[in-house]
Amino acid sequence: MSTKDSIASGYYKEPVPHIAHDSPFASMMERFRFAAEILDLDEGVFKYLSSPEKVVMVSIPVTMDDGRIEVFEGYRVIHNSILGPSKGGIRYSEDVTIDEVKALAAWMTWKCAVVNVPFGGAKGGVRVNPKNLSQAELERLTRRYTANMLDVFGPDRDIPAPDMNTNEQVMAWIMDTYSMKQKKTENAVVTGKPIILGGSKGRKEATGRGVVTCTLAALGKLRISPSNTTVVVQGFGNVGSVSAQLMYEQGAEVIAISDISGGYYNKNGIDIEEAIRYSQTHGNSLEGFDGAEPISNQDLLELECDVLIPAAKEDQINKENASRIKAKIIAEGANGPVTANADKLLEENGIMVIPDILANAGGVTVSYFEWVQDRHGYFWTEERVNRRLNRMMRESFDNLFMVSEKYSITLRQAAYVYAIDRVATTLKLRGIYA
Ligand SMILES: NC(=O)C1=CN([C@@H]2O[C@H](COP(=O)(O)OP(=O)(O)OC[C@H]3O[C@@H](n4cnc5c(N)ncnc54)[C@H](O)[C@@H]3O)[C@@H](O)[C@H]2O)C=CC1
Ligand SMILES: O=C(O)CCC(=O)C(=O)O
Repeated sequence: MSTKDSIASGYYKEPVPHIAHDSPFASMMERFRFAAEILDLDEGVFKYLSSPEKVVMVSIPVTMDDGRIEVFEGYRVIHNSILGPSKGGIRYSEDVTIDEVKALAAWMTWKCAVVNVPFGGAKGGVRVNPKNLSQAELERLTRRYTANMLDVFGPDRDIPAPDMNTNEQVMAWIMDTYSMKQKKTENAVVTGKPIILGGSKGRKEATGRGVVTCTLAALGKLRISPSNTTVVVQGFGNVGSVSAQLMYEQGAEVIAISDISGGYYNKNGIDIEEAIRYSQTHGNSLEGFDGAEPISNQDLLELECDVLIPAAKEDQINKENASRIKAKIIAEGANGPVTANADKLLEENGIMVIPDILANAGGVTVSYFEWVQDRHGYFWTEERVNRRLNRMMRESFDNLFMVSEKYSITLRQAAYVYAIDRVATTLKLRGIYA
């Protein structure tokens, strides 16, 4: 089919069956379709990349501390492994759904391609609120989820990492369970591990560090000095707190932060070191933090500021509130914080959006460094990790900025065009679809 015929036939526009409208997966597909059209992507390749390679759903029985058996549902979705072993975090959340995990897995494929990391894309999820579990119950849940995924995970197959509500300890249990079955230590099966178990220096801070590298590059393009910048951060976990801290260290005024307990606003700037100390000593929560006034999460997103960093969850900026966003730059620390139908409104208002698949790619970049170090059995200094991370993030930003200027498209569209071209070219060379 010729280019014109295929576009005219509208195959890019055909709705994907069984996908909820306005969901993270729908947003991902909308942007994928746009890039496919620009690239004149082969119809077969478009169809192939529209669906995950593998979807695994498991039931996870856990003996609770009181002797009852509870059963949780767990997922792992491999979107695509054409660029290399699949890679992506695991989130523990009561409302995680298979559609959400499918979107997150596809975003991992595009993200790895954007930063030229030789991995495919995957994501995992367990429907659980970890705050309702004791540490022992959490360990049993994690080990049983891992045992059910032994045929999926592997240092050459599929390599998990932390995401929302999972951390170094969870990664350590996954590594140990996998290693027991292999009868040898396999530390390269997960990344984001404790350093003593083969984790990489700098991985914990890597996602926030990458967000800030991109933000500084974007501020440079707008000729705004970081020390003249006001910043708002939604979400104060791994990504949000590190992004806030590093912007604060650049001399920026962080005027609002938030977490699940609510928002905190101080027009004169919040002492971020104090906020981090407070959260760490209050069960990772800002509840009761008195260095700022309370503000709703909705109002926080709509504050006048230079940089808005949504670093919590999907769909926070959508067609309802997009036209009220006043930031000059949105740096997407979270995956999918802006819906596809908000993209146009933000563009019309001249807001520069640094898309998730670029802005938060620092995490998977240092995960790649961790995997390389584990496989060599030779570990890098933090200075080396950070230097290489900054260089890769800066090169990726500059590269996408160039693509966006070349085609007169947004940075997000440029990121999809670049990533999908890279995956499709690899596919063509490997000839899998032939
Ligand atoms: N941890 C990592 O290396 C990476 C994480 N991400 C993405 O970044 C986002 C955050 O992940 P993490 O920081 O790892 O998770 P986390 O679990 O450490 O922190 C999440 C934060 O968001 C807050 N939050 C949750 N719901 C909220 C709401 N409705 N309003 C305001 N705050 C809310 C929580 O209270 C917490 O402060 C997720 O979208 C994740 O997929 C992306 C790339 C890598
Ligand atoms: O570090 C990784 O492997 C993946 C992190 C992740 O889940 C993400 O970038 O969304």
